[in-house]
Amino acid sequence: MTNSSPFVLVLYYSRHGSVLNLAKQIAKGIESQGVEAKIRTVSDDHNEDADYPYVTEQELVSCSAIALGSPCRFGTMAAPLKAFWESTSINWLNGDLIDKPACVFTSSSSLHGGNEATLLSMSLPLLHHGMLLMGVPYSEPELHNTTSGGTPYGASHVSGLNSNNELTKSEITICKTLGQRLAITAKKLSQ
Ligand SMILES: Cc1cc2nc3c(=O)[nH]c(=O)nc-3n(C[C@H](O)[C@H](O)[C@H](O)COP(=O)(O)O)c2cc1C
Repeated sequence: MTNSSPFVLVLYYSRHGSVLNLAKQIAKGIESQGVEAKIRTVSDDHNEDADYPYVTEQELVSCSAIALGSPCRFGTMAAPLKAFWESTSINWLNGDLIDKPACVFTSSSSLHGGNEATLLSMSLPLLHHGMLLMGVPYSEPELHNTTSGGTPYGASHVSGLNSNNELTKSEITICKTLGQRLAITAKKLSQ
């Protein structure tokens, strides 16, 4: 881990904007702790005009921590993000991500449509890379209160059939708590 200009990478893929909305809230949580959040995405056939730049290998290697976000696609992460991780063999061989903290977030159209399964499966490549997976502790009251997204495995949103539900207060709070926790941990580990 580098000590120069520490930053947290918020790496997302989003087709209709819900995961991007979560990424922005997580970034707010990170930046509330005085740590820079770099929001980045990955390429696919549909997002040449993406809201944020594509992640570079240099950013992957030099970040202090990663928050990884994907839509739920049949209970697992979207193919462009999976393809991205399959392009990181050299970083796995080099151990570039070992001991960096990480967390995951997702959006699904339905409440029980596989968001927890997506979060857990998104964790797998991060664990293979030797990262330190972080969730949301139940000291966050919104985990008890939420009637939409938000899980101990990571932040989430229920977007509805037409992907037009706004983030709820609970979902936003859980995003910020997760971002804060990631930034605080990254800072402690870089001391
Ligand atoms: C191919 C495909 C598979 C999907 N699979 C699921 C699913 O298993 N469960 C679910 O609740 N929603 C599923 N969805 C809906 C998306 O997860 C949902 O619309 C999500 O909020 C999209 O995020 P985005 O707005 O960031 O693109 C699927 C969407 C697509 C296109």
